[in-house]
Amino acid sequence: MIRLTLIEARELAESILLHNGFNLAHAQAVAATVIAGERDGCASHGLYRILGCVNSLRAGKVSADAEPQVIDQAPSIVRVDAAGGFSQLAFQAGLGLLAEKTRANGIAALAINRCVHFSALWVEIEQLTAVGLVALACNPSHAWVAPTGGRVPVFGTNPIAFGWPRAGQDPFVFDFATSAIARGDIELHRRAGKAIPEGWGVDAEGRPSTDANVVLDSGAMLTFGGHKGSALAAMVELIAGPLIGDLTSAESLAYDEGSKSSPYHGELIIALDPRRFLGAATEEHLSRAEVLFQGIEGQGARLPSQRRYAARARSMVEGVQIPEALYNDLKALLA
Ligand SMILES: NC(=O)C1=CN([C@@H]2O[C@H](COP(=O)(O)OP(=O)(O)OC[C@H]3O[C@@H](n4cnc5c(N)ncnc54)[C@H](OP(=O)(O)O)[C@@H]3O)[C@@H](O)[C@H]2O)C=CC1
Ligand SMILES: O=C(O)C1=NCCCC1
Repeated sequence: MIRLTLIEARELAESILLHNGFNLAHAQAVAATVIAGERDGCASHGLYRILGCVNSLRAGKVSADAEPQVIDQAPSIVRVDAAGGFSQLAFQAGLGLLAEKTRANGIAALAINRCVHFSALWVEIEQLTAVGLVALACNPSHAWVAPTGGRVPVFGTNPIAFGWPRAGQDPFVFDFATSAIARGDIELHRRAGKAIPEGWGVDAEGRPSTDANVVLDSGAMLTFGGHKGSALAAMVELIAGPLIGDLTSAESLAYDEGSKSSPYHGELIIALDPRRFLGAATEEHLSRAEVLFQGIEGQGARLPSQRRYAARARSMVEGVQIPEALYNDLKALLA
């Protein structure tokens, strides 16, 4: 393993992106995202993703210098046209107006269109909880996941993330794929030459497989929770696809033309302002939420994101460690 300080890791990511042609704004925004992933112990959406970013640019599937356009679509809807660039700058461009509309109306949505997306959603969710808003985000990806009862991929790994702000504490955040596991995790198993657990995928005939190559290249991934994950995956396709005038995972995969680039599609983010719902009773009701959290933690269970926050605290002191093979692959992109 190679140990890097967070600054070294960020400089490495940024320099690779700049060297390969991304402009400074995109390079900085993308580097910040992958370093956040690596820092929080989310290797599947950490430095490893830089390989895919460069591949996407070389394949002509992402813009190196797109300038997102913010559109004030409706009283409660902000639209940002990412113009074929990575999602980070588009999110940043729309965040202020989304927060403003949420405070004015109690609820508002940000629809990001035509973005190339590869990141963990908590990176965005935490920016909304940081300003006191409840938030929900989701997006399609590429059609890699079979519906329950079938074996032909139609869904993306379609993550859903939710955040709830907590006074003086880290927010309550969960963020997971509607597939049994993120595809990035299976890709990391493949890189490490490891078998995957049963339940993550099937071969082309629909038989369970623990071979990452089979599941990634010819079989299909599975949804989490059977028909429940399948329905949620379909919901994500609908509300972050056709509803916002953007691609489904199947359409995004077709657009990819076999280049194995990061998916190109839309993203939907919904924000709610507790103060608008509750007025003078806000603090009273938010403290009732704390009782719920105590009920979970009080019996020894943990809240989602607690592992991540602990990893963050550790990485701030110790830096991060990445496999030597990944480090070498990243360095090769500077040649
Ligand atoms: N951009 C895209 O298109 C896609 C992005 N992704 C990203 O991949 C990431 C990983 O997804 P996935 O593989 O499904 O994640 P996991 O199955 O690892 O679970 C993620 C969530 O569950 C929480 N969790 C895990 N174990 C427990 C536990 N024992 N008790 C309480 N909470 C727990 C995690 O918190 P903790 O982190 O603290 O463990 C986290 O919030 C996500 O960040 C997602 O956004 C996934 C698919 C597509
Ligand atoms: O891990 C995943 O699943 C994905 N991550 C980034 C974009 C494609 C899907």
